[in-house]
Amino acid sequence: MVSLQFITHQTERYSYLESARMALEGGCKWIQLRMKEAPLEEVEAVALQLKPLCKEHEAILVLDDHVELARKLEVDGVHLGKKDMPIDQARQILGEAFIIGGTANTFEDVVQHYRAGADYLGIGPFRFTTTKKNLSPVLGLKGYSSILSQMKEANIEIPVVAIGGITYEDIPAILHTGVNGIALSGTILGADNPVEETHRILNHA
Ligand SMILES: Cc1ncc(COP(=O)(O)OP(=O)(O)O)c(N)n1
Ligand SMILES: Cc1ncsc1CCOP(=O)(O)O
Ligand SMILES: [Mg+2]
Repeated sequence: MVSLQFITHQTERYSYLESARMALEGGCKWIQLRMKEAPLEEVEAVALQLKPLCKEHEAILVLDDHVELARKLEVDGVHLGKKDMPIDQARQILGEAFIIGGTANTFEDVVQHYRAGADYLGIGPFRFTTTKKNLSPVLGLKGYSSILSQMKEANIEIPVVAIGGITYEDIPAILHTGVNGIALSGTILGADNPVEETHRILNHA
């Protein structure tokens, strides 16, 4: 089964919570609650509803950006980018029991997050996507191959998920570069049936 992290997004059709619920119903075991620009109280309200849902589906729940809220709500972890709290500082607050993911766009980012004690890396973007503003340069397959071979040479072992504009058709080639999993949002939420699309992606041959 493909290792899949679903990233929530609000669309004209679905709320953040509905988006996560559909991914869970499709079998996804790893949800990132990402509510860009939403006030903290709103993130907290959705997280409080999502936490028991994830538990019911035996899925991991990580929050995008919000370290203190992750600690307060005792979710499973956080995902942090370059403009967020540094990973070593988040580790001091959260301790070892929480999962901390970091965003990397270059091998240098990988080294920095690895040394800071990240548990996994979201490397991207694979291609252009409208789900995130101010995107870093797209990596394409060559970008992943290059970063992963540099990681191998440097003996850096840490799980990697690819992210950014990924669709069902991209999955075999992306996994072939050596990444461990994928993080998706738009391709699931844009499908006619997001529950079935999640299931189809997870069971990709
Ligand atoms: C799995 C994963 N990878 C990368 C990101 C991007 O995080 P960040 O750079 O902090 O950007 P925002 O998501 O906060 O806009 C991610 N969220 N998840
Ligand atoms: C959060 C994030 N970080 C880099 S690309 C991206 C968005 C991923 O969503 P999509 O799968 O819709 O491109
Ligand atoms: Mg962030």
